[in-house]
Amino acid sequence: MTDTLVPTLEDALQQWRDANWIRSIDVALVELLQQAGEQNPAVLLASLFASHQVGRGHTVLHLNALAENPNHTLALPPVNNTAGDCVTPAELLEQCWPKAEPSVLESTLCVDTTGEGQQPLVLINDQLYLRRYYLYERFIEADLKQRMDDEPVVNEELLQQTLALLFASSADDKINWQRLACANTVKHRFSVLTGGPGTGKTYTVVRLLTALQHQTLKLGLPPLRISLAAPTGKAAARLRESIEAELKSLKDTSALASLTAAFDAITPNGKTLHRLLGVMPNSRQFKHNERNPLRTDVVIVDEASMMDIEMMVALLKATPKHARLVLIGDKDQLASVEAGAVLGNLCAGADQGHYHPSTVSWLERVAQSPSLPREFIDADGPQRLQHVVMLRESRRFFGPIADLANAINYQQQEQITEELAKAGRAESDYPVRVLDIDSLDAPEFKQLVRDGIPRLRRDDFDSFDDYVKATLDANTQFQILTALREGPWGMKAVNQKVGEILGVNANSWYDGRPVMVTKNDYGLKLNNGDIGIAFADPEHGHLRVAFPDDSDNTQTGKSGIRWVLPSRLTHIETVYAMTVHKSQGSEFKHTVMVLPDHDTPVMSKELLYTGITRAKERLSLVGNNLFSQGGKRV
Ligand SMILES: Nc1ncnc2c1ncn2[C@@H]1O[C@H](COP(=O)(O)OP(=O)(O)OP(=O)(O)O)[C@@H](O)[C@H]1O
Repeated sequence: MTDTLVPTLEDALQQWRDANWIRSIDVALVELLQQAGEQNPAVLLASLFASHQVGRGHTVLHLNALAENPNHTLALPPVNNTAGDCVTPAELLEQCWPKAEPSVLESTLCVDTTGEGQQPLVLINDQLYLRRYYLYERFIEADLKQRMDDEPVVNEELLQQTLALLFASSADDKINWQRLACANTVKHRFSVLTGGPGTGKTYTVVRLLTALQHQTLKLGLPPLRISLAAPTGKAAARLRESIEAELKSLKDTSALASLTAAFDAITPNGKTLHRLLGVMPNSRQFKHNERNPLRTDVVIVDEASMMDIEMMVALLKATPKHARLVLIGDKDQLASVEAGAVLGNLCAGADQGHYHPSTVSWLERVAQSPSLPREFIDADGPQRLQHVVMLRESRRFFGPIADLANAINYQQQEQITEELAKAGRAESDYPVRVLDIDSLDAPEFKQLVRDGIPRLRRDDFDSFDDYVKATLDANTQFQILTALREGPWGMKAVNQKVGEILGVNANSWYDGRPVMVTKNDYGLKLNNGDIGIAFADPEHGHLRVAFPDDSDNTQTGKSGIRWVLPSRLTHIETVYAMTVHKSQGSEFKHTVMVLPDHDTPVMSKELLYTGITRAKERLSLVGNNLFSQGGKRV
């Protein structure tokens, strides 16, 4: 923008819309307010920015942050801006609403400062909401309060005995957080179980379900109806598989024979949240809601960090008030791309416990636990944290990848630098590798791709189906993740480059093309995030796309493959690379993270932590100048 031009809201709306800086829906909101008679540029600008923030996953616009650093708060101009010389938010604010003072919005047509009105915008202190999101937040607060206040009756003596059977007693004075979590979750109608990778969330949930069923069966009541769900199909399938495996190992333990009836009353039946709540075609509503609640007694939602605020509202409306609702997830992972960091907000402060003395004494007594250290006790701790337990010890995720992930999560700069330096010095079999390269044309990247992408030979398998299943399986061994979609280090560019390296056009159909579904398709029974691979039919050469079929089981004789014609797949993209957001809920043996060559607000610690924790055995960090500023880029 040149100094001689005075930016106007109209200029900005047009430029920003054309440049894809904002969404059409953001512009539509401003136009709607104008049609309703709102002329105050501050209000129009505020509504535009509040709507823009929703598009970025934030339910609220903090006006103080906006005043302090408008461009950073709104992440505009965007990274890899190709739109040239647009007006910036800072320039426009200077013109229309200097300092973005909240007081300017008070007593205007479209802004409600009480939360009780009808206006489209709600201003509480410096927090500006679109009314819908304000109402969602208030609904969740009130609904959870009701669930938290209403404690179920628990046979404490029986629970004490069950916990003693299901969990090892604490050696030395070590706190067994899993045991405490199980006790705490039985005690409450609403609870949250959070922890990093491999901290035993599923291990604990299976024992929780056992304890609940045991309590119920001992009273002579019918077993509890259990609903297991997750935001994506893949996460739901993984939950079901892990529960099945854990349950099997419990059933095989002779010392637990007294709990057999409780084990038998647990049916692993993981579904996507959409399927659990019942999708209605062309509607944001679900079949199950407050008028038609789920017929269930226990609802477990795994990977809850991916759940947005609208889904949380739908879940609460559909979950009967008598039921136990348990959210499970890693609070430090990225929040949903849609608005609202539900799990993160519920768990804020969970690292420090903040347990009331009454919570602590109940837990210590029932879980027969050594005393909790004083730093976890806080008489003034918020009520929600009495319902949260954080698992703190990983059973499977350790070594250099975990050390780097934890250093990033806790922002330990020296440790990050040290971990990267170790990786830089290490031999090639070290689990973390850094490829500090200027461009994706670097030979090291080509080699990484050639070595990593599995290539199975049809001739090595007895049948075509076996070959397809093995290829689908091998496809989860190596995955490239990107921070961004666009730009030279973004998902699209990386997919194209990998295609070039493999000698294919990654945007067309060919034998071996891996694709990810980007929108739920209920007709085809495919979920957003499902991954398939195109195969040439051995008989007539036509391409068909194979997806793993979760309903596979040897008793029903299904092949374990769902075949779909490419022409029926309308929302897909090639998936040699996917964004870190899309990778949530999945793990890969070798994870490659391609990082942009400059700092961007997108490169949050949550994004890095989420990407790195997808790596099961190997992690390769790829980018330009990764060591600059003493490793701060990572
Ligand atoms: N207390 C324990 N004693 C022995 N093994 C355990 C214990 N807790 C967890 N495990 C084992 O550690 C592994 C990881 O546990 P689990 O899958 O429950 O973790 P998670 O937190 O659900 O992992 P993810 O991050 O993959 O969701 C499993 O093999 C589980 O059986």
